[in-house]
Parts: sequence; structure tokens; C-alpha cells
Amino acid sequence: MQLNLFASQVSALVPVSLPDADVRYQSDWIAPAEAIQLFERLQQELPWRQDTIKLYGREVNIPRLQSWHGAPHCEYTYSNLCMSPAPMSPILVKLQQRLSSELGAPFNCVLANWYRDGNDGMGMHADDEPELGTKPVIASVSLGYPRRFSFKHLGNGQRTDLLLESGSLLVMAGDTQRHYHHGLSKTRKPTGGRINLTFRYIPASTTPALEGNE
Ligand SMILES: O=C(O)CCC(=O)C(=O)O
Ligand SMILES: [Fe+2]
Repeated sequence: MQLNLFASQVSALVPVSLPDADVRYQSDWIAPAEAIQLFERLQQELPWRQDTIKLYGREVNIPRLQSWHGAPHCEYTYSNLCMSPAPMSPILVKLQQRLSSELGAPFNCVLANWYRDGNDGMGMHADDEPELGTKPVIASVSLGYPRRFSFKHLGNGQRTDLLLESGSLLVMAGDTQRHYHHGLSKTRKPTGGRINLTFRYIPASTTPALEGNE
């Protein structure tokens, strides 16, 4: 079935109330039925890899599968492991173009994360690598099982949780990465698969070395 990825939307991108940050959220950026089809297609199409990091001298599997795509200069360095980007598939290009036109910001790379169940997650971190610039615009599309996403203010420790639903778009911009860490906690609740795509922009003139997260 053809995915048009421009299904009519009921709501709009709305600001999330987070001091010192610019975060916006739309629950139905992609219509629910289409989001599930897109999840299945990406699950089959992307060259998923199980990456490892070195923890106290031991190789440990990170708790999710990943796939890195983008322009050839967008390299991704992950605990001494350098990932060269795979090209964006037509479907990723379509999403990238829609995001760029709706948000008025460029995107040229995307990290895909597949959280297979509640044992998969991502530790708290900021997407603050110098290559992304001082106020990166990060557009995060979620597909599949809804998961709790947390922000922690670096100054006062205040934690804010958001449920990221299937088909949703979360945009982090402005000083968000400077003032907050974010992450996806693991859960013991029965949890199905979720794919998240974070679109980013790395200018060609810098030598990128994105640091991965546990
Ligand atoms: O899965 C998510 O919602 C978060 C992904 C993320 O923070 C990242 O890729 O840097
Ligand atoms: Fe992140």
C-alpha cells in the first residue's frame, strides 16, 4: 500500500510547557493507521544493527537497535565506533522534506532507534554535540508502541514526562539541549515495539563526531 505521509491532521504542533526550553508536540503528525504501516515498513527496510559500547572494559550491547542515515559527511561516532551514514531511503527522504518544509529548518541526517520491548530504552543525555550547532532543531517522529519520554532540567533537577504516541512529532529547539537531558526509560509493563526517528542537521563544513548514548 502506498504511504502518502501527508494524511489530514486533526491537531497542530503545540508548545510543551518547559522553562528554558523550546519543545513542541503534535500527537497525530502521522495518522494512526499510517503510522503502523510506516513502523512495519521501516522495521523491514532499514539495515538495523546491534551496536555495543565499552563499559568498564567490557563490550555491552546497547538496549535497542539502530540505523544511521544521511548525507555522506554525516558520520556518527559512538564510543570509538564510527558509523558511516547509509543513504536515506525514499521514505526517510519524504519525511525529511515534509519536516523541513513544515518547520522551516534543514535536516540532512536521521538516527533511527528500534526499541523492541520494555527492556530497550535510552539513557538520559543531551543532543549537544558541537557539530549540531548551539541551538539545534531536532525533529523526533515516534511510531508504534507509546513510550514515556523524560526531560530533566540540568539546573533544578525538575523532571517532566511526556507520553510519545504513535504518529507523533516532538520538536526540540532553542536552548533545550543546553538546559535539559532527555531519555527513554525502560519499563516492566508489557510493551510492544517502537521506532523513533530523530532528524538532525550537520553542516558539511564541520567534522562531525556525534557521541552516542547508552
Ligand atoms: O526514542 C526517543 O524518543 C529518543 C531518541 C533520542 O533521544 C535520540 O535519538 O537522541
Ligand atoms: Fe536524544
